[in-house]
Amino acid sequence: MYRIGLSVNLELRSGGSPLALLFLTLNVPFKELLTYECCEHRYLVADWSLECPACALRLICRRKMMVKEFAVSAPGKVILHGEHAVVHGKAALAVSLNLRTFLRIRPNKSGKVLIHLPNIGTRLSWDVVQLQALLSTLQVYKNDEPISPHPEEMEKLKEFAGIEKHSADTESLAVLTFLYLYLSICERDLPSLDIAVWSELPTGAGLGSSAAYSVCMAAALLTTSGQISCPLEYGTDTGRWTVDELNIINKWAFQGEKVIHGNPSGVDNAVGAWGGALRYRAGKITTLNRVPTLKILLTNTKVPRSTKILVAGVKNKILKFPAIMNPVLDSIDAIASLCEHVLDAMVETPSLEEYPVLEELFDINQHHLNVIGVGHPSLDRLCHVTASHGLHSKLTGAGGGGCGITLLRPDTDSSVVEAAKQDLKLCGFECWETNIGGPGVLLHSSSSLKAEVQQVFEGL
Ligand SMILES: Nc1ncnc2c1ncn2[C@@H]1O[C@H](COP(=O)(O)OP(=O)(O)O)[C@@H](O)[C@H]1O
Ligand SMILES: C[C@@](O)(CCOP(=O)(O)O)CC(=O)O
Ligand SMILES: [Mg+2]
Repeated sequence: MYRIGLSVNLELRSGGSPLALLFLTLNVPFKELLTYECCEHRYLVADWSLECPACALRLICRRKMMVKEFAVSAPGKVILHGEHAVVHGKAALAVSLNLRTFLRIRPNKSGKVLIHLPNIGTRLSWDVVQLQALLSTLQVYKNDEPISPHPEEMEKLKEFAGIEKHSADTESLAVLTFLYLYLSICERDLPSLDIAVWSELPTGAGLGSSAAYSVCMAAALLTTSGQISCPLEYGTDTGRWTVDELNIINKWAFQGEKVIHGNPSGVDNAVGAWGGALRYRAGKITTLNRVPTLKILLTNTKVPRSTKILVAGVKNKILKFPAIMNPVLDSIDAIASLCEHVLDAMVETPSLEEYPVLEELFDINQHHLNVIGVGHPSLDRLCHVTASHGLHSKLTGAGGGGCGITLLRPDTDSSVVEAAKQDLKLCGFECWETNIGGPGVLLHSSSSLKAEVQQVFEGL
């Protein structure tokens, strides 16, 4: 018999056969294997839901719901190469940014769910009873695997939230993502919650703010509903989940990205969950441990655009001109692979000799991105201004405005960078030098959040 530090309640879903069940009060630290006895069948499982192959007994083991306040954060990202092509199975190289989205979650006994989204000026609340009634009309139940948002279910959510059928505006997408993840993750045990989200990232600018939002929402709801642990040892400021739990967070965040992007590749939420630098291809995540410290100038053209619309536009272009577009996607794939090879070689023997290759890859890919229809005059302007200072740039993310990245060589004189930044600001752009490679999603005690973030949350 086992005893877990926290009591658990087992919900039984039987396959209909008579059950000789041993009630388990488990007492092992969550991370150890759990042994269940069901009928005469004994087997070891490491996860929290299982099916007895003999009697189809389903044991869903849930931790007690978290009742304390906590916070989570997730990084934005920069795609070095592969945006849009990655949606069609090609490789993308992406690195996390040191700009993060923060979420504070406060379970309460008000019988209401409250979301505060100050970056987009949204503050909404619903009665849990209303949401419970909505849940009964949805097929959001999952067989232990996150399920994709079904168009009919999304229409019901839109109707419930008073959102126009084809609306893709900022608030609509954020609210729908929250409602979908809240109902799908918390299921029958809908908690009263107060959730606040605030980001250092510009939203809708190509830096993966949607993914950081989805990763934070998934991590917070999974933790508070007891489906993953709360790895915050007493007295510590931050915690990180296990690999298995990060996979669950990433899978649910991907569902959130589907609400916002329509047809996401999954690269953005992967970077948000795992952090660092990675290659993403057709759902396969490969962590890149050997990436030199690249200096990047980030420029926001401040031209608003929607990833969902841009991604759909590329898909239509591929359908319209497959013989023209597919070779372009293959070329972008080759650029990402060559860039990864060059970066790996640079770690082996650091030298400036490889930079001209990296700069040329930026230029070639930027031209390809214009060909597939995601360029914008503001991005052309950005590339022209930096080129006049001998620097090479490309758009990052969905394009159509938003952000571009400029590669800064280690030997680039700071006066050149300052002159380029001045000229970019004269275009009305906002630019800043950034560090890449920050950690993925983190759990924080609310009191340990940096003062700027605490101030925002306290003011809500
Ligand atoms: N901090 C935030 N607060 C509320 N909604 C957010 C936040 N960050 C992102 N979002 C949601 O994500 C959308 C932007 O996603 P997207 O168009 O993919 O751009 P990005 O390049 O930033 O990922 C916003 O319109 C909004 O719905
Ligand atoms: C265009 C795309 O490749 C990246 C989108 O990035 P962002 O949402 O603009 O930050 C879409 C995707 O990979 O899901
Ligand atoms: Mg996005």
